[in-house]
Amino acid sequence: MSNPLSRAKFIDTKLLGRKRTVVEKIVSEEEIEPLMKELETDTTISRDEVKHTCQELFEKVINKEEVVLDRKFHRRYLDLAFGSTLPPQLTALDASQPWMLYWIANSLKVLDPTWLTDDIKNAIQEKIFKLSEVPHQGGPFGGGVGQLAHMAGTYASVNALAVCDNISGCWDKIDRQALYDWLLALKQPDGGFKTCLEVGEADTRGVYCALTLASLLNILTDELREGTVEYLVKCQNYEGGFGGSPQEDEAHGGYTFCAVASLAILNSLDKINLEKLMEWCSLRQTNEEGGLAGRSNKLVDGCYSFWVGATSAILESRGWDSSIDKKVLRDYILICCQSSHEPGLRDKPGKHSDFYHTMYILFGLVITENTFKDQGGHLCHNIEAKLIDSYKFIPSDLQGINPVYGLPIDDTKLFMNHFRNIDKK
Ligand SMILES: CC(C)=CCC/C(C)=C/CC/C(C)=C/COP(=O)(O)OP(=O)(O)O
Ligand SMILES: [Zn+2]
Repeated sequence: MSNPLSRAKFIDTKLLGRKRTVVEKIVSEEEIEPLMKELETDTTISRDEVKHTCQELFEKVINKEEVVLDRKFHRRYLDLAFGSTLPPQLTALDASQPWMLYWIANSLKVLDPTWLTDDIKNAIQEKIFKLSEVPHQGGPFGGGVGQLAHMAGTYASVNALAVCDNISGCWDKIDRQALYDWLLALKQPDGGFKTCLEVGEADTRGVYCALTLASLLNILTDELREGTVEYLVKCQNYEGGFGGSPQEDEAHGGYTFCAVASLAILNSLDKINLEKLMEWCSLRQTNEEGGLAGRSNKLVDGCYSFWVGATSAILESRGWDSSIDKKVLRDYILICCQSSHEPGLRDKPGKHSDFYHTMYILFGLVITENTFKDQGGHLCHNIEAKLIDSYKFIPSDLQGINPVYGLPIDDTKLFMNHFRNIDKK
């Protein structure tokens, strides 16, 4: 038998150490293109176009710190809605009439509270009460006159009334008992909520609408809360975000917001995997455009500045760091969602502005310019926003917003306190 040490010299150290030489090679576009083609889909093609257009817009800007929100220009777009007949393509929003009122009134309020005039507030409240189904008069509300009462229509109606400062005593015309009975009827054995009686689907949107309505109107009871935290916890999936329903869905910005805001109202954010959620939020921001997408491998869209941005702001209000780069998102909003040719705000370059995107992007913009802190107290009514001074920008001079309720801070407090004070008497 030979000495082990003398055998050692025959051992191939290259094999043991896997010390293979690194081959460096510059790959030409022609060589890589077929590989990329294999992975190409309609979405990757559109994404490339968006990246390219955003890049062009960024290159035109000399100093990003000087870009501003053209507040008066956007007001023109919002005022137009009340002053003239809407174009025929908006008939698609026939079942979203309270939503339009909420988007427009809320946008005006966040831009400048005086821009939502008493005349407009009165017209809004008159219209909203026409949306309540006979025999009810004070809600629940449908999406249009004579339409079935619906969770989303009722959420939008009550939120639209919330920014109307109790004009003509409209807050007292809301039938809280009828709303409470209706919410209980929509409650599901698994803790979720259906969106309307008989035919409605159940997902985190139903939960969010039910919980915001009940907490705003001071009718949130243990009976309404029962099983809902467990329902929501099951909606967080392996990605870290939330799907619409328990254990089924792909994580999506809209459903994630609904779940996280609901958990904040239920004071149960500690029941979910917060680190995975923050990672998921952070991954929604793209490097090139700086905007947020709603789910993996999809395109940026300005409205996720709220759905994902507010999710991050809610966590921030409870002491966590921001999951998104606010400065970069602000650049996307002001440079890519705003156009000097068309008032209002848009999803992305190449799209037209609309009321939905105008409101959610304005709210997203507030998120990028502020830090959030929940000062404690009743439910989530006491979240404060503080202007950031650590990066340079010209502030957009917008009202602070409550990221849980999607309403200006002052309106949230006034509305919630109104009902709490009545109930204290
Ligand atoms: C209060 C309430 C009812 C909230 C609703 C929250 C919610 C579900 C928002 C999502 C809205 C949205 C942009 C969907 C687009 O999905 P898509 O598949 O067309 O777009 P994507 O490609 O960006 O995912
Ligand atoms: Zn959108």
